[in-house]
Amino acid sequence: MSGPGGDERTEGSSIRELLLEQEDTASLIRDRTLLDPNEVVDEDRIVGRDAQLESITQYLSVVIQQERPPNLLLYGPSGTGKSLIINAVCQNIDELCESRDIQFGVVEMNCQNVGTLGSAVYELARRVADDAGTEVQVPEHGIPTKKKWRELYRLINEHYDTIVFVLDELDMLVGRRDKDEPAFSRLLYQLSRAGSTNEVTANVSVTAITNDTKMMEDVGSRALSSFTPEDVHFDDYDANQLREILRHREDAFYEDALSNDVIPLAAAFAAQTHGDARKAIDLMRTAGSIAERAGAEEVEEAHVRRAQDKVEKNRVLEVTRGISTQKKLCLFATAAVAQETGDGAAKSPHGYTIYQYLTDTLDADQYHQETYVNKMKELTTYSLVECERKSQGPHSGSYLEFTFGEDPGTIIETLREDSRISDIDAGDLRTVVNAQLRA
Ligand SMILES: Nc1ncnc2c1ncn2[C@@H]1O[C@H](COP(=O)(O)OP(=O)(O)OP(=O)(O)O)[C@@H](O)[C@H]1O
Repeated sequence: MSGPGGDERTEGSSIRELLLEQEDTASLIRDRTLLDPNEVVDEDRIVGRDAQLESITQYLSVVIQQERPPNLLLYGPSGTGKSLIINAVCQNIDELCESRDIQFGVVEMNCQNVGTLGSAVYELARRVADDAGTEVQVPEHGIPTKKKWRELYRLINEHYDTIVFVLDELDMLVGRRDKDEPAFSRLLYQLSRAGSTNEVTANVSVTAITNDTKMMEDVGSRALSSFTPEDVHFDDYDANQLREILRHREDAFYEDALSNDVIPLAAAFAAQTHGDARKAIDLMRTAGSIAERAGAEEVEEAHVRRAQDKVEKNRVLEVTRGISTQKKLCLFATAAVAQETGDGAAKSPHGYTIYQYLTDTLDADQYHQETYVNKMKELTTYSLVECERKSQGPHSGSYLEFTFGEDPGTIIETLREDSRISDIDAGDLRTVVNAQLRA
């Protein structure tokens, strides 16, 4: 039997012995919570976000005077500290409120897996009830959304003076396609006007978090006039900032357990994918675990390189596991082009030609170029690939350029795990792509 590190299980050893053996090898990482992306770390470990910390603190400070705080819109790429900063500020406010007997609550929800407006409202009610230590008094299914709203308002009125809803990845709450207005826009409308109607007596504030800078363009006019958030922008981190963030968590490892090049290399890898601190921290943790399993005395550069392969592959797997075969084919075709261009970028007409080649070879349905482009655009929300419109010159129209943050080779390798796609011959594909690029 092969262990997670690929080690052979010693013949005859019991599970208990194996567990104890694992404990013995866990000798490099001292405090795993410091390498857990969901942990809100202490303030003194937060690096390079002074401006955002200051503005959010100022905006929300009115809670202590029992006034309604403004709505906020935090936007920027993933892993740039949006959740960390809002949580750190809210934690401090919460402590102050407790000492002043103000009933303050923060209710977070990630909207990625919430299907409709009705489920979003129910989920918020459930979380509010949880936070207040009580229960929702309406059923989850079979009642109109209006009744769920009423229950949410009841819970808020009974338990809070001020409540802040933190809605992460809000733009993912699209809801039913037959509605003119996306579900997140309707949710924003209702939540942000709740405070100004008689239905809610508490101060309600909404913090929307998104990676999509264009989200506000899809917010309907009704919602726009009641939501009016204060914007706080989160830029990418550069390699220097990522290095500092990692240095402030060095004590997650035992003394002398990290060789000198580990932090700079993990920071450099993460800086390549739009400066994502989550990825930098993930790389440190994974490199540490790989080194522990190998029985190494310290984490070294080679462990970070292996971690980089693993983390990239996991990320691609996470995104590609849930997407349709057609989307996989679009992504596969575009990655195959980007791999050959050498700069990680592919032009949409090239990608589409390769998509046609793939669908012909596999005898799969073939969509028009517009659908291919739309499917690729949808994939940009996962930040695997970015898309930019480019002009070919004054008379030749424009095309979209897709750029991969990760190595396109990793995407290709991962997608090949799909049994249909694995039938594509790598040599033939490369020849077709290169012929296309030369044409
Ligand atoms: N400035 C920082 N200092 C220290 N740690 C940071 C900083 N920014 C981010 N991190 C860490 O990086 C990880 C990701 O951060 P966070 O969850 O706040 O990102 P995000 O911008 O909300 O991402 P997403 O949009 O994907 O939700 C967390 O572990 C967080 O603690």
